Amino acid sequence: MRASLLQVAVNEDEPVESRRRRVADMVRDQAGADLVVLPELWTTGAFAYEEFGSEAEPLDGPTREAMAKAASDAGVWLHAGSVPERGPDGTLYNTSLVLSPSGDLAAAYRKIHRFGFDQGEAVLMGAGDRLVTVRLPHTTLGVATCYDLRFPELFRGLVDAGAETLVVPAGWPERRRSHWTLLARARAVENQAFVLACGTAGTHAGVPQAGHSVVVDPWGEVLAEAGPGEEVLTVDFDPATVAGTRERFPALKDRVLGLDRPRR
Ligand SMILES: NC(=O)CCC(=O)C(=O)O
Repeated sequence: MRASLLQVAVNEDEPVESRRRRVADMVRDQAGADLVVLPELWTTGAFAYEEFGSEAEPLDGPTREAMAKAASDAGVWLHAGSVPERGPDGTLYNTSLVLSPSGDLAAAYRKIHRFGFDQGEAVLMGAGDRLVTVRLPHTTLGVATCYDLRFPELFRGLVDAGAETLVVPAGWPERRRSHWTLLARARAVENQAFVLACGTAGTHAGVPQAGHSVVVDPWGEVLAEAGPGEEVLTVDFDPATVAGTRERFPALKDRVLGLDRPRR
């Protein structure tokens, strides 16, 4: 299976509409890949809080339209990263879209863990409440977004729902880059799954982005890692490695569920 992670540069001197066109062309260039992955909130930038409202779109908005066309032109499955979605009741969500090679919406995932503590995304956006997996011809994807990477129980839930390839679009900042790589490897090892973690490059809202998108195998080995700038990271991997690893080293079967809390 071939996956291409498009580590898009998100700089505020590029208008959103130009970036949308540019990214659509980048997707078209990936014909021959099985899966193409885009980062989190690449239209606005994940830290451009002031743009979330003005650039918000419904689920069938301009980003989905452009990406659906690009996915079908290239004949690829496309995890189109996330968009600031305006829900039917006006609530904003950080919503990821997965599109089939014919351009149909296969899944939408509203980010569950919002970043910012008591500011930014955490107060501007609503929280999703549903885990999402997507069956592809070669593997089952489990989807999560950026800050979700810090919450192992979400990934365990995805694995319990059948996920073998965990896809994490992000807008991760340079100042916590060491956490990014460490957490991507940890989620791969503990879940014995592939992790495809696609971040952004560039600087927006004064926050330099980490880049360094990474693909990790079920043994925790880094198969490919991008540099800091805009880059297409292409990797070939065999999804059957997941079943093989889980069979040879069956740690997932040793889980003990429902442990009591310590008595005080
Ligand atoms: N956009 C995000 O979710 C940022 C997450 C982050 O910076 C962190 O977890 O650290």
